[in-house]
Amino acid sequence: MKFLIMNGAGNRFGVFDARQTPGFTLSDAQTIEIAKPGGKMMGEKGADQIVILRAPKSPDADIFMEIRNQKGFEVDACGNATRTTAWLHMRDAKTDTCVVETNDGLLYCTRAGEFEISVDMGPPKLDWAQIPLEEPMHTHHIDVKLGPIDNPVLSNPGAVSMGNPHCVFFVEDFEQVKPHLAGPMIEFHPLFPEQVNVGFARVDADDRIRLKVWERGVGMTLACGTGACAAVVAAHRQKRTGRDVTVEVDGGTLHIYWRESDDHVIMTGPVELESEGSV
Ligand SMILES: N[C@@H](CCC[C@H](N)C(=O)O)C(=O)O
Repeated sequence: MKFLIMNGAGNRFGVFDARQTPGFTLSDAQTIEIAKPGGKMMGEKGADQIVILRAPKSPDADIFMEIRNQKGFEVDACGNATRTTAWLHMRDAKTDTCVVETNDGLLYCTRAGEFEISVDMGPPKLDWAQIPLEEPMHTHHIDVKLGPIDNPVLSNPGAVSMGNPHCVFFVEDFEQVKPHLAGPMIEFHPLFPEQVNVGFARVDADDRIRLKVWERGVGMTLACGTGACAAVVAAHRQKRTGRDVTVEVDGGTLHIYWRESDDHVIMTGPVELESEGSV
């Protein structure tokens, strides 16, 4: 089977191309072993997610993408892996468009450059039950307290689902907040029954955000595509930015546009193929 290492703005993936091998599956334990930093397959950096490419179930899709976090469990969305998957299909099929199927539905992708892909991520889900949250509340500003730790610089985050749950804090200074310490406390906060990806966004201008994300089931990553979409949606809802925003992450730059006409979020960003071989 083909095995590739790819990344989207530094968000790193081990990719099994199982389109010709429909019986191929990975258990949580096998995924952890493959993805762990320092392991045999992914080397020192490890993989943030393991992606299994399959033949699509929908007649309208070109390819199905199964996504597993570094900690083993399966999830329904990954923005950066959608771009890498679409790029691979476009390269192999020699096209400039691709429909990627995930557990959450179909994602329409177009080529924006040689190593640049745009994905229509669809509309954000903003109802408390869709995120999901444990109890009814408005998701513009949610009330999440860090238990015994009272950190006044962490308040009024927005909650957004982009097919996966996100909680986005707006901060002025990453040093003060320490995302790697605050992230895990919020990931497992009882307000989020399915846990949550935690974004820390510094708004630098109406069209510019600097973002760090503690990913559910991983930890700090160099980029999170759905996290960037969620940050722009949350920022615009709190009147902090416009709808068309450049999001700088540790591994690169993503461009996010929350289109008013149909409520869809369009994400554009880079793709890198690090290696391609077989296992
Ligand atoms: N890296 C991703 C998100 C991957 C899944 C996430 N950790 C979750 O548990 O929902 C992205 O680029 O969106």
